[in-house]
Amino acid sequence: MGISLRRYAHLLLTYLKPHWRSNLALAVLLFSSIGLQLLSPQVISYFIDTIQARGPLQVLLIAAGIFIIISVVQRLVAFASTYLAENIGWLATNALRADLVEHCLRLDMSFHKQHTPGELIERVDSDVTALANFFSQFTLKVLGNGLLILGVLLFLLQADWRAGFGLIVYSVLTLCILSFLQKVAVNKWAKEREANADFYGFLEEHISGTEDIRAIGAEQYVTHRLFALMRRLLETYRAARLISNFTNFGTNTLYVVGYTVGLALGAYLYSQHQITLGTAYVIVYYIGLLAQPLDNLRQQLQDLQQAEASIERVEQLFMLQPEIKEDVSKDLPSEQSALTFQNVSFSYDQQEYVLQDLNFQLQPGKVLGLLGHTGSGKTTLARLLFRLYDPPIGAIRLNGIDLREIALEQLRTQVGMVTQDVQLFQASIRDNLTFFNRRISDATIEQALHESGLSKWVQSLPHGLDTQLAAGGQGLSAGEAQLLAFARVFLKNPSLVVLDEASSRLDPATEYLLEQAMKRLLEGRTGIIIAHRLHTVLRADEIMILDHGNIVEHGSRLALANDPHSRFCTLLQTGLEEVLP
Ligand SMILES: Nc1ncnc2c1ncn2[C@@H]1O[C@H](COP(=O)(O)OP(=O)(O)OP(=O)(O)O)[C@@H](O)[C@H]1O
Repeated sequence: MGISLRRYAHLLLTYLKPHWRSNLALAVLLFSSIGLQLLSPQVISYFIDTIQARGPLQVLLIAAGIFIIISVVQRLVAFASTYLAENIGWLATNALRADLVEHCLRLDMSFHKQHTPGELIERVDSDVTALANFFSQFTLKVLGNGLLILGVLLFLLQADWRAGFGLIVYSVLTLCILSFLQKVAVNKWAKEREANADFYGFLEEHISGTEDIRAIGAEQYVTHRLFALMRRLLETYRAARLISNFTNFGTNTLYVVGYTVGLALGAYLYSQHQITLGTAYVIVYYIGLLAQPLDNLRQQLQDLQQAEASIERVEQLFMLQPEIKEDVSKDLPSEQSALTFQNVSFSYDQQEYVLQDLNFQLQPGKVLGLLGHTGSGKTTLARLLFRLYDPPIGAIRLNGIDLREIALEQLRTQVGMVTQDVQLFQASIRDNLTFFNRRISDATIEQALHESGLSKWVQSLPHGLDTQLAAGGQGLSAGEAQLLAFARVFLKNPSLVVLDEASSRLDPATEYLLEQAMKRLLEGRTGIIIAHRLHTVLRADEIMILDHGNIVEHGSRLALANDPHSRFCTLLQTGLEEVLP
C-alpha cells in the first residue's frame, strides 16, 4: 500500500484550489493559534518570576490581563478555524462526490450490473466522508503541529541543550513508531471499507426486493446472509479499530514518558539554580504542550489511515473508464432517421453471441415490428441503438453515420426509448418528465401530456404537475407509467423511437390511451416496436422475427401476412402468443 505524496497533492490541489481564500484564512488562524499557545506560558512564566522577585502589583495585573486576553482570543480563533475547516471539508467533498456520481453515470452498463447501487452509495458517500478531514485540515494541521513541535524544541534547546536534544530524540522516535503503526493500519481500514460497501450493497438490493423475498419465503436465507456480512463487517472493523487503539495507547505511553522526563528535568535544573521557577514552569508546560501536537499528529495519521484507504478506492473508481468511447466527429441531422445494421454481432460476456450477423435497413418514417421468443435478443438490439453497449463486430448507422461517431448526448436526444420497466422517481410529475430541467416550460409539458393522453389525468390530480409520485412509481398502473414515459419522449422529440410495449394486461381505457399515444408518437418518426399485442404489430410497416439472435424473417408486413409460407402468416393464423412473450 502507501499512496505517493504526488497523488495526495494532486487530490488536494484539485479540490482545494477553488477554496484557496478560505484555506488561506484557515492557515492564518491555525498559525495564530500556534503562536498564542507558545505565548501564553511565557506570560505565566513572567508572572511567576515577577511574584518571586516581589515585583509591583500593577505589572502583575497587566500580565494577568494579557493572559486573559490571549486565552479569549485563543477560544475565538479555535471557533473560527473549526467553522472554516468544516466548511472547506464539506465543499471539497461535495465536489468530489459530484465528480464520482458523474463518473459512475458515464460507466458502462456492465459496470452497473456488477456493482449494486448500495455499494456505489457507500463508495460515493462514505469513502468520501472519510476524506473530509483530509481535505480541510490535514496539511495545515500537520504543518502547524510540526511548527509547534519545532517551536517547543527550539525553546528547550535554548533553555538547556540536554533537555532540547533529549526531546528531539523523543519526538523523532515517537513519530517513527506512529508512522509504522499507521502503515499497518491502512490495510485493515481498506478491508473494513470493503466490508461496509458489501453490507450496504446487500441491504439496498434486498430492501428493494422485499416484495419478491416475502413472496417466495426467502426471509430466512436473506437473514442468514445478512448475519454473515455483519460478522465480516464486525471482524474487519474490530481489527482496524484495534490497530488504531494500539496507536492511541502508544502515543499516551510516549506522552507519559515525556512528561515524567520534563518534570524531572525542570525540578533538577531549578534545584541546581540553573533556571528560574518561571522557566521551570515553561519547560514542564511546553513538554506537556508537546503531547498535544504529537497527539494531533497521531490523530491526523489515524485519519490518514482511513483517508488512504478511501483515496485508494476513490482512485480505483476514477480509473475505471467506459468502453463506450466518445469519438465524436460527425453531426447527426435532426431529420427523420434511416437505420442500418451492418453485420452486427454482439455478446455480453465475449463468449456467447446473443445477436449474430444482423443485416437490415429501416427507411426514414417506417416502423419495424420486432418479434421473437423470450431471450431472442430484442431488448439487446434496442440497447445497442441507444449505445448502452457497442457491438464488437459490425456497425449500426443512423442516416449513414456510425453511432460511434455521434456525440452520446446528441444520439440519446435523437433516439427515444420507452421500456417496459419505466423508472419513475420520488418527485413531482413535472420533475419526472423534465428530469429537473427548469428551462422546460409548463406549456411544453402540458403539450407532451396532451399528446400522450394524460392531460385529463393530470388535471384531475389535486396538485396537477406538482403532484408527488411515490418511489418507483408505486400507486401507478403499468399503463400509466408507460404513458408518462411516452410524455418524456414527446418532450424530447426524437427522430427514432424504440418502444418495448408493456406486456401486462391493461384495462380497456388505458389500452386505448396507449394506442392513441403510440399512433401520435410514431407519426413522422422512424420506429422499432417490440410488440406484445396484435393491434400493435399491425401498426408496423415491416416485420422482423428474431430467434436466438438471428434474423429468421424480415420483410414488409403486408407481404409476409399474405405469404402462406411465412412464419408471420402462420403466427397470425395460430395466434401471436407463441412469439409475443
Ligand atoms: N445484461 C445482460 N448481461 C448478460 N446477459 C444478458 C443481459 N441481458 C440479456 N442477456 C442475455 O441475452 C440474451 C438476449 O436477451 P434479451 O433481453 O435481449 O432478449 P429479449 O428477446 O428482449 O427477451 P424478453 O422478450 O424476455 O425481454 C438472453 O439470453 C439473456 O439472458
